[in-house]
Amino acid sequence: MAVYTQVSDDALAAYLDEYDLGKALSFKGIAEGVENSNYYLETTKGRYILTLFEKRVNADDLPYFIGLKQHLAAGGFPCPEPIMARDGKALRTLEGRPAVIVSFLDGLSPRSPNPAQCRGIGEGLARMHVALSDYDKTRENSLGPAAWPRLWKGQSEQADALHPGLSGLIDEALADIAEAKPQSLSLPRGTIHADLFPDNAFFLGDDFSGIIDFYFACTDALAYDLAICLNAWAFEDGDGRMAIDYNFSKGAALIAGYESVRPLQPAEREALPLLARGAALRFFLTRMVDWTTTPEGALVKPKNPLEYAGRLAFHRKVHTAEGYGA
Ligand SMILES: Nc1ncnc2c1ncn2[C@@H]1O[C@H](COP(=O)(O)OP(=O)(O)O)[C@@H](O)[C@H]1O
Ligand SMILES: N[C@@H](CCOP(=O)(O)O)C(=O)O
Repeated sequence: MAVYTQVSDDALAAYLDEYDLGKALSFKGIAEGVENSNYYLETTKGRYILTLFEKRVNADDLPYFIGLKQHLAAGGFPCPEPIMARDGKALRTLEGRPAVIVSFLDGLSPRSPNPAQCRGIGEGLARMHVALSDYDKTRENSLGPAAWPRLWKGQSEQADALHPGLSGLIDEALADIAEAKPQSLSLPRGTIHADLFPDNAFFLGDDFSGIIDFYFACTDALAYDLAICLNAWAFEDGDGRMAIDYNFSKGAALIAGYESVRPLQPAEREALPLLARGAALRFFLTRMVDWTTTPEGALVKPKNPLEYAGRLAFHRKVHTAEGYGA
């Protein structure tokens, strides 16, 4: 349940007084999500999402995230559009937290995406990259390779307890990536979503209808975003185990969808296996940290890291983009 901060009726009424959104008709906490408190808000003017930013989002980054959504929405890309209050500001304070109201997006997040939806997200991702090519704000990827050794520190024992021998796989993968230095490859860079998992994408049937949750967005290699999507969309659900079931049709559809809008350059194709390893490692590590630090009985259940260790093991055997169906 991702409602960490409660909003009183009086605080909501005072907050809405700053906007031209009419009167509240409905206001409900949203169970999905991990990072922030989200509320569904319906007013006499329409449907919205009210987000209160919690501790893991750095308040200094909020203008970057809000500007990014404004840029996308102004270009007609389907994403939540920040709503400005009467003073022209979208970012305000509610119950002592930074808060924003954004437009409501229609659609459902697929639990187990099919190849048509994988193609749709590939196209959507490339459209997003193109739409953000002239977004002029930048943000460093705070969860890039430089952060991984710090995330891994002190986790070996717990990793081996989850799966015997796991720490060896992670040590080797970290060493390989440090040697390959993905950051120094000259790949096209731009604004990436960096967390485009199925729960952050909406579809109406098989038709892509939009992207949400830009709070990991940053400036990085565009192909790294595609590598993240391959990890998140093209493997069968591991059910918390280290199972490795790469679905070639889904991966091929995702890449084909991406390339129908923005063809990959030869250097990006060549780097895809390395980027896919990095992406698997990044999500394994953050899940591992959450797994070992989240107290029992906490509001949000941590996600199992093992699935991403399985994906990492798969990527270590893939050496060409063709191996993913490209
Ligand atoms: N603009 C939106 N339109 C419709 N639903 C939304 C919107 N933003 C968020 N949601 C709903 O809120 C849930 C949590 O949002 P999300 O941004 O993923 O939270 P968190 O950043 O805390 O992980 C989503 O799964 C979705 O159900
Ligand atoms: N996608 C990440 C966790 C971040 O959660 P989100 O709800 O903010 O997308 C993972 O699966 O590890």
